Amino acid sequence: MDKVLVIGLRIDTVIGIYDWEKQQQQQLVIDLDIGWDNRAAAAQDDYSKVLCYDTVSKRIVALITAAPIELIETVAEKIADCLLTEFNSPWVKVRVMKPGAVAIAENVGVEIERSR
Ligand SMILES: Nc1nc2c(c(=O)[nH]1)N=C([C@H](O)[C@@H](O)CO)CN2
Repeated sequence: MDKVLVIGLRIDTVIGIYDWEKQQQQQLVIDLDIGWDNRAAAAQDDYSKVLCYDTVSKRIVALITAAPIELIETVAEKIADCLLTEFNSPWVKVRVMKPGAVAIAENVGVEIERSR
């Protein structure tokens, strides 16, 4: 399956289960593999047929910063649901990393795959 990719999307937002986490922003780093048939766009060199990675990125930032969220699992599900329903992708892989969360780990996160 063809894909459109967004790698290393950095979002500063209120995320976490602890009281101190609800008082400040932390950074999430998000990778998206978005299933999309790129052939029509390529055949006619036609932007109107692409899944625009810029539009997707801005929508995901708005979605995730709209209200505080506790779990990165919730972030991943919200993004997957948005890409499947609003952007009409048939399949997505969403990775959400929270690099500051565990001092002794380089990074922690979750990854999900969802399809319509
Ligand atoms: N699987 C998860 N584990 C944890 C999460 C989470 O969202 N998913 N969150 C926390 C805390 O918010 C943590 O990031 C504070 O450092 C702990 N474990």
